[in-house]
Amino acid sequence: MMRTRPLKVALLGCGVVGSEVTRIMTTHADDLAARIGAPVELAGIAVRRPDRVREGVPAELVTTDATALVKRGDIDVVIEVIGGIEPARTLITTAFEHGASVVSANKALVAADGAALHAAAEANDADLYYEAAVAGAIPLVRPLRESLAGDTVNRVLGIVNGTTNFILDKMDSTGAGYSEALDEATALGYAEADPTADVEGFDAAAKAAILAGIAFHTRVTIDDVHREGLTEVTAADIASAKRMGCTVKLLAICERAADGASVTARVHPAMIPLTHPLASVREAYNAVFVEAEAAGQLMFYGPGAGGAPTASAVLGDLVAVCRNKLAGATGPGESAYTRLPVSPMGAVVTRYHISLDVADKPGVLAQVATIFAEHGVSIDTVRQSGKDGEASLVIVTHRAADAALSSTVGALRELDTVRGVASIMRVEGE
Ligand SMILES: NC(=O)C1=CN([C@@H]2O[C@H](COP(=O)(O)OP(=O)(O)OC[C@H]3O[C@@H](n4cnc5c(N)ncnc54)[C@H](O)[C@@H]3O)[C@@H](O)[C@H]2O)C=CC1
Ligand SMILES: N[C@@H](CC=O)C(=O)O
Ligand code: NA
Repeated sequence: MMRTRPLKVALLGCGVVGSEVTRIMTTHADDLAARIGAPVELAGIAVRRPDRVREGVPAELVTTDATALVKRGDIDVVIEVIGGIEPARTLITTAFEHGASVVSANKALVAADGAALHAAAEANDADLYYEAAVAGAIPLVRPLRESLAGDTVNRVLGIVNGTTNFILDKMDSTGAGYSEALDEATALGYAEADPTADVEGFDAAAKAAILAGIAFHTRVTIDDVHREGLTEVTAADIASAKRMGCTVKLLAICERAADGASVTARVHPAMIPLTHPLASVREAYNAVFVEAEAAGQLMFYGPGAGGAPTASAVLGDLVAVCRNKLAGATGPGESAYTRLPVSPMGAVVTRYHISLDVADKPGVLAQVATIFAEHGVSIDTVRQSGKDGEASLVIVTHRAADAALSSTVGALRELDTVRGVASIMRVEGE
């Protein structure tokens, strides 16, 4: 039976995501009410710039005082789509203290301080839901938290940043320049307020931390995630990947160690074969593989960024949280009982593509091969091309520990015959 008294919702932030949340809440009010079992009413919208024209946003609901809004006491659910650490963190905590549950899209905050936020929610018998924070519209947080809660997840690997995937795709398929592609991604609402978060890998690292924490039932913060962004990827890397039948993607990879006693989480550009399903993920789409003991391999795919797709995930959480409210219950909280340590990048084992500029004279190849052997890194393939006494060596290794590869490269740099290390890129997906 439908309850007539509405559930009251406060919206914090009315930018790319917030404006779409408002639109869907307004245009689909009847359906949302039917699915929840009570009407949901937008009771206030906190914005930073009140004079901005916002189509479809009732002017009487707009306020610049977000703190007063979350302190009202009659708000059932706060939707936080401001972004950043502060004031979002204080507003969310204050919302819990005043009886509201929270839906957030804020991966930066959850990855930095998720444990404290979950504790604050629990202390106040409230929900904290954040499906939109990871891979936009793609259901990933809820499947990991709920559907796979009875299985053992060993690996999560995928593309979790729409902006960088859009840039790489445009550079690869249309030959667009880096800045031009980034400007387009920003105009389409994919990039963060400061796109450095996207291109330097902070956004993907935040998502990797959240995924690793939920998948392995432990605590992982953004500081635990090894992070390399897109800015070091050169046109030569992309061309070299093409020659190998590969493409370059920015990947997030979270793994449980073979002995199950630790985990790793990393974000970096990697070469993947064109035959791998991730190679065909275009534009701002995301795709994530989850490998679980009983389930086997699952693939999640869909729009990873943009106002409407992200609002879809926010609205899904809103419906869930409202249903919990009506039932007088809360959904699953933080599950971090394993307390598995996060190992450093040096412990990660993978393959590498290394491009060296060397002197083109007898014995150089043997010298280079010896350095690899001395550090326990086995070579899979070598390609040499050169002229006028200089040569380029492209080496692909078998699987080796990252620490072993780093010391190999350190030793190679010491050789007089190695003029420079043009690029080092990990090779995944084989
Ligand atoms: N745009 C996207 O594709 C996605 C965004 N997200 C996350 O959603 C959140 C919002 O992102 P966007 O809407 O893209 O950003 P945005 O920059 O378009 O919107 C944020 C809005 O919050 C407002 N704001 C800032 N401080 C405020 C305050 N103290 N009080 C009231 N309003 C304030 C800003 O003026 C801005 O209009 C971020 O956490 C972002 O990481 C998550 C998934 C996808
Ligand atoms: N800036 C992010 C938005 C979604 O999380 C991205 O590009 O993926
Ligand atoms: Na999602």
